[in-house]
Amino acid sequence: MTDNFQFTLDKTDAGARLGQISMPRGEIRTPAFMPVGTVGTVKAMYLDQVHETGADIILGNTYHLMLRPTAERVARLGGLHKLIRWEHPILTDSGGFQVMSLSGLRKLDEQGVTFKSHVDGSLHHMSPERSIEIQGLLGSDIQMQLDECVALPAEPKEIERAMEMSLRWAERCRVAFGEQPGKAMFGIVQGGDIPALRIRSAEALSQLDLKGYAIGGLAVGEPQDVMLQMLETTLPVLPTEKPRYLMGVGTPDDILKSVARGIDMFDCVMPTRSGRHGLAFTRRGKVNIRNARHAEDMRPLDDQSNCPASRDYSRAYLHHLVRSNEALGGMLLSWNNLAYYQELMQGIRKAIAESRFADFMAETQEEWARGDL
Ligand SMILES: CCOC(=O)Nc1nc2cc3nc(NC)[nH]c3cc2c(=O)[nH]1
Repeated sequence: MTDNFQFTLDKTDAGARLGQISMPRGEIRTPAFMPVGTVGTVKAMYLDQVHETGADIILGNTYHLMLRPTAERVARLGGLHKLIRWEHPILTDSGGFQVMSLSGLRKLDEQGVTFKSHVDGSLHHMSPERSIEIQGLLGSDIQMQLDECVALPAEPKEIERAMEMSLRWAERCRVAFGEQPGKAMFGIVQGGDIPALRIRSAEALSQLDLKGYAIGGLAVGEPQDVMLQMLETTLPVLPTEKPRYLMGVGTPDDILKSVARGIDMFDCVMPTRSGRHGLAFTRRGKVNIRNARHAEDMRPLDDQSNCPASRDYSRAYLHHLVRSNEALGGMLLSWNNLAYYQELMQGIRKAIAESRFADFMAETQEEWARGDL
């Protein structure tokens, strides 16, 4: 435990990195997967279950929480950690990305983003300064700058404009954040699928000497190979002694390939959202439990797992629950999926520690391909 934010890089194995982030609320083992707790809950899960799967940190979403119950109310209630009963680190995003996708985006200019609430249609303005203020009111441990994320494909001029705006907003967020020893504010690299813009963004953000760097503007519709090329372009330009966070990523395959290129932190709704829709992630690949072939299969999803949802429940029962649209179906599959993602992260960390990450990656991908026996 330290009274400030401390990232330690313990080991590298080819491009993969093993480390940890020490914060007052706890340690974050990296490479780390951060379950998404949008409105102060990881959907369909109890947070002590989420912690038991191996999660050291979860995501909260500024955009959603500022609309309901509002940041001021969360502050009056003692902050997000106390309200949701999660005393470990929380990373809050600035909500920039959600604003683009969820609300009827009204206007974006130098001052910030003006948008209509998808909750009640009310009008809101979020400036870089207000975004940091909100994250402070929530009590967030790792705060994200306000940025502008452009969906791909996009015009180079558009990508450049958004990247440069995000840089100016990074400076304003840094000023607004000030010095908060036990907390961190991360910058967000933009630049779309244009290497020169990615490099310019990463170099400018590195000059700001921030505590960590997110790679934004990816997993927004581009093919995996473009995403990976942008990592290969961007990561060498970022300081090696600071954590790198790839936003919104991804599938287990995305995670392996991104770890191999030097990413330390991930977040994605994939395990929870697909769990609610009947899709199970396992060491042998994906299993669509809605499929009729599971109707009388009494095997569990994975008898080697230490997660009860994976080890103790039959596919037949999971199939019945999902087909019946019963809440327990989404609960058990979300639990299984988060447990599998954390088991994958644990396997990645162990492989890097033992200098056999390349073999681990190949073996894991083979096992997925072998399919569900
Ligand atoms: C987590 C930080 O969020 C932000 O404040 N801005 C931001 N969020 C993103 C979330 C994303 N999710 C995906 N794919 C599912 N891609 C994303 C990009 C961003 C981003 O550029 N910027």
